[in-house]
Amino acid sequence: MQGTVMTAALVIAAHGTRDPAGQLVAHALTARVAALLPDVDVSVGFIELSHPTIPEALSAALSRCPADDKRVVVVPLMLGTGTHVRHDIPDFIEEVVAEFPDARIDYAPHLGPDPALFRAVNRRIDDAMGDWRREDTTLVLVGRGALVPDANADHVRLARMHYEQGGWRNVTPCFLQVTQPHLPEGLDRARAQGTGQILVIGHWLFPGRMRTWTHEQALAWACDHPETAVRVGEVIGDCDELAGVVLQRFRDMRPDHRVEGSPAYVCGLLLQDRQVLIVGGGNVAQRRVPTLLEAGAHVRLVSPTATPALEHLAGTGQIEWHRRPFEDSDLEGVWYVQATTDDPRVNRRVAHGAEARHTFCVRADDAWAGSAWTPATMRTRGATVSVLSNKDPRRSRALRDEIAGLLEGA
Ligand SMILES: C[C@@]1(CC(=O)O)c2cc3[nH]c(cc4nc(cc5[nH]c(cc(n2)[C@H]1CCC(=O)O)[C@@](C)(CC(=O)O)[C@@H]5CCC(=O)O)C(CC(=O)O)=C4CCC(=O)O)c(CCC(=O)O)c3CC(=O)O
Ligand SMILES: NC(=O)C1=CN([C@@H]2O[C@H](COP(=O)(O)OP(=O)(O)OC[C@H]3O[C@@H](n4cnc5c(N)ncnc54)[C@H](O)[C@@H]3O)[C@@H](O)[C@H]2O)C=CC1
Repeated sequence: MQGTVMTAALVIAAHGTRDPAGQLVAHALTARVAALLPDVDVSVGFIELSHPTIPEALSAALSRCPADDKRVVVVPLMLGTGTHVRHDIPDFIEEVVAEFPDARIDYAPHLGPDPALFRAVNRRIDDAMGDWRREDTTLVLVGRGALVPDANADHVRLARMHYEQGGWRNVTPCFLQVTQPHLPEGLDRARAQGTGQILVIGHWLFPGRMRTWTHEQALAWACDHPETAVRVGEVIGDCDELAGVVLQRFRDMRPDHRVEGSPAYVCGLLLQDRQVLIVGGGNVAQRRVPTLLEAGAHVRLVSPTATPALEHLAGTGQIEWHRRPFEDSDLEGVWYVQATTDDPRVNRRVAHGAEARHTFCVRADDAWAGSAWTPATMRTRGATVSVLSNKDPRRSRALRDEIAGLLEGA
């Protein structure tokens, strides 16, 4: 594909494993995705334990792009939103941005939860069930366990979705590491619920240590509890469903639309009493907050510093100010976000977290990397006039002023 890449390249960011079977499956999955995207340069990089590393894969992909059009979309091959998704991969991206300052690297949301992955796990479950009936069986769903509470809560929610939709006698979530209950305790709980049949399924993408530990711990427990029948399911692995979700995450970043762009769709957000997040308390935020307050929004500002005008709004209780750097959890419960820091790395993280939550986000420093734009606005004669041009704010402002003049003269 050298020199002929017409669109953004795709780098799949996988975990990596010492297990050769796991590495083979990651490469097989990459090949399956590549077959679905014949015109795209598709490659894989690993966070740890395998090569190439993510920075190596990104640098190689960018080197293959045309000199004047270096674009890559990174899709994290991660089921949950632990520290790999929130910190490690963004850090790797920043490393490479420093090396290729003219490149554009978009970072797609993680994989799960996605109905296609839910179907894939259900197929693995059916394979392991054999002649068992779900109404006689308790499903023990094993996750890794993360330092990020949201990620663990997502696993418990997933278990509940299996219960609601799966026809199981019961479903028990548990974890291998970091948080409770661990797998043996999950199995104890399943037994205490009076079932003689337990199906253990690890929520893993590939063979590796997690899969091995799940099998070992489940079988050890089964040996100690011969009165209970235990079966253990397989990993999601290289399959069409997983490749389809990776493809979807890539396409959702609309990598081909980023150059020309399509017009923004204009709508009026009714923000009365809804939470709006502003990250960065500088001049841009200061210009935008008053309009949001006029619309009745609850404005939460997260920023180590703020302009005197914003500080005044916080001091008088008109906005809520958290005087610290941005954290991913600031996005919880938010309808609309403005990333207005002077640090592109922070703005990228804000936009990535918002994208994963399907929350519209303005990126003040990089029009196409966000999902919304701020128009030039005025209110006159009981109406709001807003002007958006194709990423040309000075033209929008000039047109707005021209329209204002016409309306005032009318
Ligand atoms: C895409 C968008 C996304 C968004 O932020 O919402 C965006 C993006 C960017 N603006 C940049 C620069 C400036 N923008 C302004 C002013 C305004 N910017 C506004 C909207 C938008 N700006 C959205 C597009 C809307 C559209 O196209 O119609 C207005 C209309 C609304 C408002 O802000 O309220 C407001 C005028 C309203 C008024 O005056 O009333 C000024 C002038 C100034 O600050 O005085 C400068 C300095 C210019 C200079 O001097 O060169 C940069 C480069 C940053 C960098 O260099 O890093 C980017 C990033 C990029 O283009 O990728
Ligand atoms: N879209 C637009 O209309 C315009 C966009 N810009 C772009 O927007 C960026 C911001 O512009 P200004 O407001 O003038 O910058 P500024 O320098 O006045 O303010 C930046 C703010 O971000 C905060 N910040 C830094 N790191 C943070 C973190 N980790 N978490 C939370 N907050 C953090 C700072 O404390 C500061 O309050 C510029 O770097 C420029 O790229 C600039 C002018 C207009």
